Amino acid sequence: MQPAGVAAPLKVDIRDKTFRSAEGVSIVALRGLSFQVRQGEFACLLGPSGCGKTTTLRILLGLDRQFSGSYQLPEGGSNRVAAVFQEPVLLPWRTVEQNVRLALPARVRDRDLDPLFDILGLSPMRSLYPSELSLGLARRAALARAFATEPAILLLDEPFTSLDERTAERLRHLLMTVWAARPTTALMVTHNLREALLLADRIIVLSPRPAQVLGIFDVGLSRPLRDAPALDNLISDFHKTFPDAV
Ligand SMILES: Nc1ncnc2c1ncn2[C@@H]1O[C@H](COP(=O)(O)OP(=O)(O)OP(=O)(O)O)[C@@H](O)[C@H]1O
Repeated sequence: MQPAGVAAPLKVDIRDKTFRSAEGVSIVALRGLSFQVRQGEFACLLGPSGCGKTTTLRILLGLDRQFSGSYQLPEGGSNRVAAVFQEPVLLPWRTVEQNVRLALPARVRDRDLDPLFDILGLSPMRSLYPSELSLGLARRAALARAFATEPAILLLDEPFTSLDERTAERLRHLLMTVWAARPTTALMVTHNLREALLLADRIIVLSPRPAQVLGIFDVGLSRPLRDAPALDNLISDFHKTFPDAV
């Protein structure tokens, strides 16, 4: 039971998630994975490739119910969970604006989206179709769709992979701008330490598979101060704290 006025955090306590192949081979993806994300916090799940990060997000999205343990999503918002995946998954026969509006509950579908499109630099692209967008613009449209729903929690799965570094960096800054304007509890999966240090309040550091929490790295530096030299220092602090991590 939460005290009145205190919003519930995201609570994750997955005891076991095992995949079984048709040949009967077992792959233990998660074992004893336990962490929390505070309300309004931007957290990153950082771990090596194949450790079970996407599996964790799929469980939180309700896409995989074959696990033991439990989780509790934060309350509130017009839509409890929004997700941004590696692939933007836009409907090809709908414009950018229609893609965003279709994600909204019917009663708020005509909501004013001008500020959101503006902040993401998408205003001139509202009537374009996904096939007319670069990958970077399609990712921006996916971010617009996620934030438009004003979710109680935003889950992001490596949303900047397969972009050139310049585009990825621009999108990271756009994500931070839109998140600062609409603070949302967010959990982002990444195996990119620098990206996690740039974006997160706290980093949940995972072991190799089966994923368990090795520890929490509190970034503790306000975002405007996270320039290149500061990030280099943070990377070195991180490696001192977690010499065996990513
Ligand atoms: N449907 C499945 N059937 C069998 N094994 C699976 C399945 N999905 C994932 N796995 C295995 O579970 C483990 C965790 O996979 P997952 O995709 O969660 O890792 P990840 O940390 O997100 O990796 P990456 O950073 O490379 O995306 C891997 O060994 C993967 O091969």
